[in-house]
Amino acid sequence: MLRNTFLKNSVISTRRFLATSVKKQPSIGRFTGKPDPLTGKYTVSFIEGDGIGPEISQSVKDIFAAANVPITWEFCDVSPIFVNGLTTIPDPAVQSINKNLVALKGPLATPIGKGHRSLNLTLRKTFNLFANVRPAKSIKGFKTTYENVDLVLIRENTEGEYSGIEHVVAPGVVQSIKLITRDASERVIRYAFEYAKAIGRPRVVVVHKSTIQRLADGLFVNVAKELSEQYPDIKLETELIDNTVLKCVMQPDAYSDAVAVCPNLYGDILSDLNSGLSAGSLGLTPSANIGNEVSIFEAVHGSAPDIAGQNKANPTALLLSSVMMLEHMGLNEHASKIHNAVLNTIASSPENRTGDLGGTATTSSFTEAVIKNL
Ligand SMILES: NC(=O)C1=CN([C@@H]2O[C@H](COP(=O)(O)OP(=O)(O)OC[C@H]3O[C@@H](n4cnc5c(N)ncnc54)[C@H](O)[C@@H]3O)[C@@H](O)[C@H]2O)C=CC1
Ligand SMILES: O=C(O)CCC(=O)C(=O)O
Ligand SMILES: [Mg+2]
Repeated sequence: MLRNTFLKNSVISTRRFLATSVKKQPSIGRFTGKPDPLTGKYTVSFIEGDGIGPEISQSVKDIFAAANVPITWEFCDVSPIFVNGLTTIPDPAVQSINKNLVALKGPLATPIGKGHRSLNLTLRKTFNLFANVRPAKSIKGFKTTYENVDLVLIRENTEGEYSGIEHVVAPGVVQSIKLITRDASERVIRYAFEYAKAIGRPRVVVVHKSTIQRLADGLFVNVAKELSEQYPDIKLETELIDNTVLKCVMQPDAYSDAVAVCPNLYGDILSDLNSGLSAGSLGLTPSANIGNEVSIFEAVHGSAPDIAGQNKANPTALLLSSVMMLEHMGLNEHASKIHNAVLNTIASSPENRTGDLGGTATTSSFTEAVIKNL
């Protein structure tokens, strides 16, 4: 009886999901790629990544093959190369992504202190991926601290604290510059308004600390106020980051009707917080790095060195990123099919959940279960 009710609820939630999964796309950053006229397939660049990257990438490849997604992968090596002391991406990878206009990316590890600059940042800068969309949504059938969390965070992705302008002023004194420009603020805030319009949310909340970063965050907030005049149907609110953190932890559903937008570092930190609150694991939350021409889809999480190579990683975040990618490409039926199969697998039983969700599944057994549910 209980099992029947559970199955019935799963079916209802699946239907609900099907009805909402085909999202309208914002007018900015639309995919303009075309399939090969001979094969009908799109070519997508694929960076498998470090640590758990190859394991979770294998899961995506297996599930896409089983779901007959009309995509040919073009694998890219992004091992860093140095030009005039600066970290850059190898040319074949840059050419592949520029040609295909879309890429899926596993996590890339950044050495601490010395070695190359973050390849994630380098990719975002190289392709001018100015908006990092990080939705965090409760998963039906898997209970976490809060239910019905549905947060959409858009993070400025090319400057702020991640500009990489740092120098030693004197021994023991280091300066690190947070760069905020009108242009970069305007394009990401405009994207947030357009995104809110596309998904039907009536509020844009700008998260900032302009009481302290008076000029930098002050500019970000002022640009938002100016732009809001062009979006009379969307209410602009501004909120100090420390207050946002409190509200996210106390009452995350307060943001279910909003799109939040913020400078780079705040977005990086808030998105991990949102993942923990909504999903209960970093293993579940996807993201999109959107540019005017090129977009790259990746999980919010990193290379998870503590579990790498052990068949323990949850591939869901990369799978849901690949679902966002399919929606971006207009392959909505394939997106829904994979999305539903992943959610139904997680909801079905603890044996079908990986360890981060308290289950006993391995990366590969979870993948097999998703394929059965396609
Ligand atoms: N966009 C990217 O490629 C990112 C790369 N990184 C890089 O990743 C490396 C490791 O960073 P950490 O701080 O350890 O963060 P992390 O996100 O890799 O791991 C944090 C915790 O979450 C767990 N976790 C993450 N993804 C998981 C998954 N799919 N399934 C199950 N558990 C998962 C890990 O086991 C670990 O306990 C660093 O070198 C960092 O630079 C970090 C964040 C994002
Ligand atoms: O590039 C990195 O090392 C970390 C990036 C990161 O934390 C993120 O994109 O969320
Ligand atoms: Mg991060």
